[in-house]
Amino acid sequence: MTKLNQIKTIAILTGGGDAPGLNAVIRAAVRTALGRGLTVWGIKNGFGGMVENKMMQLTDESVAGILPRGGTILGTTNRDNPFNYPQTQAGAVIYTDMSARALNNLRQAGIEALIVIGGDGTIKIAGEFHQLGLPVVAVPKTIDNDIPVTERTFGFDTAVGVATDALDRLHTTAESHHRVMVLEVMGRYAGWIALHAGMAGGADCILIPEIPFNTGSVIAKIKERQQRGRQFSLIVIAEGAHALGGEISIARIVEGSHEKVRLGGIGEKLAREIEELTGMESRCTVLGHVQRGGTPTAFDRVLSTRYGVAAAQSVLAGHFGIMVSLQKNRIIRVPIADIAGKANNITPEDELLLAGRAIGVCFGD
Ligand SMILES: Nc1ncnc2c1ncn2[C@@H]1O[C@H](COP(=O)(O)OP(=O)(O)O)[C@@H](O)[C@H]1O
Ligand SMILES: O=P(O)(O)OC[C@H]1O[C@](O)(COP(=O)(O)O)[C@@H](O)[C@@H]1O
Ligand SMILES: [Mg+2]
Repeated sequence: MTKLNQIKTIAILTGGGDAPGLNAVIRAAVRTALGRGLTVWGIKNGFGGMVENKMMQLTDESVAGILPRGGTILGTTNRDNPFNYPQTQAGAVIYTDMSARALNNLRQAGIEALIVIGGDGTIKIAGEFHQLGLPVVAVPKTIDNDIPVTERTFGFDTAVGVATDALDRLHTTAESHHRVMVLEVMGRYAGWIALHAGMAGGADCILIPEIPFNTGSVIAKIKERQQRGRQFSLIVIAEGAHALGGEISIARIVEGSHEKVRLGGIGEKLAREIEELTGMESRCTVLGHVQRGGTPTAFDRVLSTRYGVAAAQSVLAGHFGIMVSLQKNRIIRVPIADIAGKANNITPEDELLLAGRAIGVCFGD
């Protein structure tokens, strides 16, 4: 952790996929910093804006009314990495290291420190800038909750709420039509959204990337319910889940993104298999970006506000190279270096997973 005092001008940047609560973090960080006499800039559209010198000054007025608003007033991207930045030359895209230009843009604007709000990819880039001498504070964002060394990322609670609402709605139509309904949720390679929404919505099967599933176990669960007179079943499946010995389902490849793979398609595949193997009508719903859009829950507004205040206070205290983190319901500072190379996945001992097993939820194993 670097310690630097007497910073007067800072900037805030949002990177990666958007998550409900981004604006609440921005508002809290800006208000805290302005209250202590700092000048605050917003960098537009993630690290792309740092390279292209796209900035706006953030004042009390710019953050008025944004607490409940989804998205980010600064814009974001899950593509541009300044250390491997895409540029079109003679019709071809080439990748170059534009980090020096990005740092120079901040220097020219008198920006002495940067608050970066993002997921694992964005925070990794923030750590690299810190290594180059830029004082950085990171805030853990993502609906996926897959960032290590924090118990919660903001945005997750809202995504779980949206998925739970979808499950409640699928329940009534499943029951009326005697169908098997499959709900595919986001989360990349972690099953947090699926596990929490599945438990909140009373799913019969919850399939997560951490437990490769046996289709036979899922079918057995559906049939066992049928025998008990339940002529419908609800299955939540994470986009990153896969069958035992099977492949992960890829929806598309996004060039220009370090994390090129976009997951999706496993829900539909499973629904078709269920129909074939049980003879029951089956439908798949892919929730997609609905999970990321719109207003944050009260929990996410509060968590985001706590993170934003803590990030600005870390700048004011001169603590850099850190991420603000929720541990035992307190916001603490952890070195960005502690996150590198780690993932945050559901373990076999996870309390909620075990609770699911205790009440008879099928996890596909
Ligand atoms: N492992 C990685 N190493 C370096 N850059 C990465 C890595 N993963 C993602 N990135 C880059 O970080 C940025 C944001 O990543 P992404 O995973 O989409 O969002 P998030 O910040 O939410 O994790 C993109 O520019 C992406 O290319
Ligand atoms: O918006 P895109 O490019 O389709 O990406 C979808 C991915 O982004 C997410 O919604 C959020 O991921 P990040 O927080 O890492 O950006 C994932 O759940 C999903 O797999
Ligand atoms: Mg990521």
